[in-house]
Amino acid sequence: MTLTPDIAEILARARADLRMGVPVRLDGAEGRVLVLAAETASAARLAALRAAGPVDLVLTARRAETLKARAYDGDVARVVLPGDAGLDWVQALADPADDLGSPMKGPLETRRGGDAGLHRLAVRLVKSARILPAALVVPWDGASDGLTAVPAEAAAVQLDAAAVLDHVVSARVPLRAAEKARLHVFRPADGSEEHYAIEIGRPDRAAPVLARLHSACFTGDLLGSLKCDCGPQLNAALAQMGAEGAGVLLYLNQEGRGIGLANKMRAYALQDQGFDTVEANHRLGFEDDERDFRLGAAILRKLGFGAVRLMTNNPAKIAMMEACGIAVAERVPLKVGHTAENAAYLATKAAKSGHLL
Ligand SMILES: Nc1nc2c(ncn2[C@@H]2O[C@H](COP(=O)(O)OP(=O)(O)OP(=O)(O)O)[C@@H](O)[C@H]2O)c(=O)[nH]1
Ligand SMILES: [Zn+2]
Repeated sequence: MTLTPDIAEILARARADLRMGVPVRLDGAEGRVLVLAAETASAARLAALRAAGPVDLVLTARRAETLKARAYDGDVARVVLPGDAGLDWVQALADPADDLGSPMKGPLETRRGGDAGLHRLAVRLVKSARILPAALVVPWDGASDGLTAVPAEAAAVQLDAAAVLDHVVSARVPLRAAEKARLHVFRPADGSEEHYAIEIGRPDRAAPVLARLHSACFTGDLLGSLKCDCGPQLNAALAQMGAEGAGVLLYLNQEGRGIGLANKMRAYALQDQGFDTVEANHRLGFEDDERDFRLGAAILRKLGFGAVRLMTNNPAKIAMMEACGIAVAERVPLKVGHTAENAAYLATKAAKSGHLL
């Protein structure tokens, strides 16, 4: 019936459960499993999970590589939980913070063969909750006990789907950089964070608009962190739009290239141990860049823009806009905010992520 939650709503509930340390159930064609996020698991819940059957700690292949565990399942690895492993062991495998302090975690036994579909889905779901991408998984044929039950096949499709966005409200916000400015708020139907568009002037919809896709950076945008160039880029983009009298800046809530602020701070802690920005993401179990730029394209389209003069140094953003049907008529370089503190970070982005310096 129509009052029943749909798959996007079920997934939003599941994410909230996992962030709070509550298990969720995945219902696949071949069977059912219980999933508990490694980061938020309590000792009591881990014990209850163990009582249900053999528990696997599912890690991304990125994390497994750091731990020297064999990943037989492509992008994930199912690590067998040893009989004496407690919460400390689980968290040490999930969280790289102490990798250097206590490097010997192994040898780790990983499963090979059998179907890892639900395990892969479990990690994707935990990752989408923006906590550490590591999941405790156990086969389960008991009652649901009030747990959120997620139909696996529909969930996999939904996790791949582009966000559906609702325009919520627009209002005038005069800015230092441009008096004629409006802020538009967009809300994803999947319950995730809202995103904003700042429209400067009244850009011609028939011509390429000066545009910036800015990803949230709490440390750079608000605190004036010297570790990145985000704050100066944000201000310079608005200033140029103000000077030209027209433009659109999307403020996408994809903090930390899509891994969330807590994980970005974990990455910063690893950078203080000597790893670069890409290595830090990998050690945490993430890809270099977990952002979904279909979001930006969808917002531009909703505002009536089909072509942009894109302010960026990141060729991947251009390629992704083009792939999403937004024509990039021109790349407008945005080189500001270089400091001694962020020189190595920007050099890594140039060397490993193809940024144009
Ligand atoms: N994971 C991670 N994220 C970071 C780090 N430093 C900055 N960020 C995030 O990186 C993103 C930077 O976004 P952008 O400036 O839009 O992206 P960009 O890919 O560098 O491209 P352009 O600035 O357009 O050239 C923000 O979400 C920051 O929070 C880091 O060391 N690790
Ligand atoms: Zn930043």
